[in-house]
Amino acid sequence: MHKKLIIAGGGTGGHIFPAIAIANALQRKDPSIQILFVGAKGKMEMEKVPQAGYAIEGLDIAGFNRSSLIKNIALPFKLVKSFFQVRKIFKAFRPDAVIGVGGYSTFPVLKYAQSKRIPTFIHESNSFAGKANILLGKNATKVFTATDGMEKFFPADRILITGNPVRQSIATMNISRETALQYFSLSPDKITVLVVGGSLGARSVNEAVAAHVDELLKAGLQLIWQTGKTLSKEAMEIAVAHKEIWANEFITEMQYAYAAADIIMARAGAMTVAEICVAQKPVIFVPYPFATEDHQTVNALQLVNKGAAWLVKDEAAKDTAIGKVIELAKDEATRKYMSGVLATLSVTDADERVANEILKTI
Ligand SMILES: CC(=O)N[C@H]1[C@@H](OP(=O)(O)OP(=O)(O)OC[C@H]2O[C@@H](n3ccc(=O)[nH]c3=O)[C@H](O)[C@@H]2O)O[C@H](CO)[C@@H](O)[C@@H]1O
Repeated sequence: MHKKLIIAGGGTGGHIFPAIAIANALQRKDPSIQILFVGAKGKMEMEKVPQAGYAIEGLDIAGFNRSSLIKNIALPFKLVKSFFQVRKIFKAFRPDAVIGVGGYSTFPVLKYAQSKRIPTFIHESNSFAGKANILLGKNATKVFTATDGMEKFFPADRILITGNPVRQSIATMNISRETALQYFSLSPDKITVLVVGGSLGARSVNEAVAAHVDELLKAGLQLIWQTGKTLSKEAMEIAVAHKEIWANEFITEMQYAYAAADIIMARAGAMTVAEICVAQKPVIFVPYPFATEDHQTVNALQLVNKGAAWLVKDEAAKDTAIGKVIELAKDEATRKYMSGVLATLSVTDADERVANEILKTI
C-alpha cells in the first residue's frame, strides 16, 4: 500500500519552505508516497506549494486579528467550517500520518488527526514554541526542533533535534558567484549586498535602503533588494534608475541570491538564519521586533554571540544599518571570520533526518 501523508501549515515562507523540503526528502526516499498539503485560503502556501509540484487544499480558517476586534466576528464560524473541511479531507484522503509545520492550518488538522489516533509530527523551526504547538506536542509522536532546550515546551522523550530543513536547491547549491551575478545582471567587480526582509518583506529595512541608497552606491557597492509588498513601487523606481540595483518583491530562486551575495542584510526568521549558515555569507541582522517573545532577536543573537553576524535594532535601522553594511564591506578580515564561523553552524541534512524518522514510524 502506498503511504499517504498530510502536511499542514503555512502563512509565511518560514513555514512553507521547510515543509516543501521535508516533502521532497520523503518523496526521494519513497517515490510511491502520496503527499497532500493543507493550508489556509488566501495565504502564500496556496501559490508556493503548487509551484513546488504538490497538491494543496485550503481551509477557511483565519487567525485572530489583534488590531481590529470587529474583524473577528466571523472567526467562530470559520473555525467550525474549517473543522468540517478537515473532516472531509481526512475522509477522502485517509492519511497514515500528519506533519504540522506551524501556521493557521496546523492546529485544526493535527488536532483532528490526534482525535482519530493518527500519528502526528511537529516541526518547530524557532527556539520558541507557540501555544498551538505546545498543546499539540503533548500528543505528538515526535517533535522535530532546530535547537536544544525545547523541553520547556514539549515532552522531552518526543523531541528530536534535527535542525531546520533547508531546501536542496540551497543546501546543495553549486553556483559560481559570476553565474549568479549574471542572473541579476550585476557586475562581478563590485561587492554585492543582498537585502532580504523575510518572506513578506520588511518595511524598516526597505526604508533604510531607500534613505541611504546613494551612500551605498558611492561606496562602490551593488544591491540585490527583495522588498516584499511594502515599498516595492518606490524600490522599483530606484532600481530602474540605477544599473547597480536589482529589486523585486520576492526572489523565487534564492540559491542565486545567496551565491551572488558578499554581504547580507536580513530579518532573522528561523529559516533565513539556517540558510545563511549554509550559504556562509557575512550578515547583518535587523530582527523583526514584534515576533512572538522577540524570537528573531534570539535567533540573531545565537550567531552574533559567536562572531558570525552583526545586529542592528529595528528602531535604529533607518539611520545606521547602511552605514554598518558599508563598514563591513571595507572590513575583509571580519567578513572572512564570519564566513568561517557560519560554516561550523551549517546544517544541510535536516530534511533527510525528519523524513527518515517519519518513515521509520509509519
Ligand atoms: C514576522 C514573523 O513573524 N516572521 C516569522 C516567519 O518569518 P519568514 O516567513 O520571513 O521566515 P524565515 O525567515 O524563517 O524564512 C523565509 C523563507 O522564505 C524564503 N524567501 C524569502 C524571501 C524571498 O524573496 N524568497 C524566498 O524564497 C527564504 O529563503 C526562507 O526559506 O517565520 C519564521 C519561521 O517560523 C519566524 O522565525 C519568523 O519570525
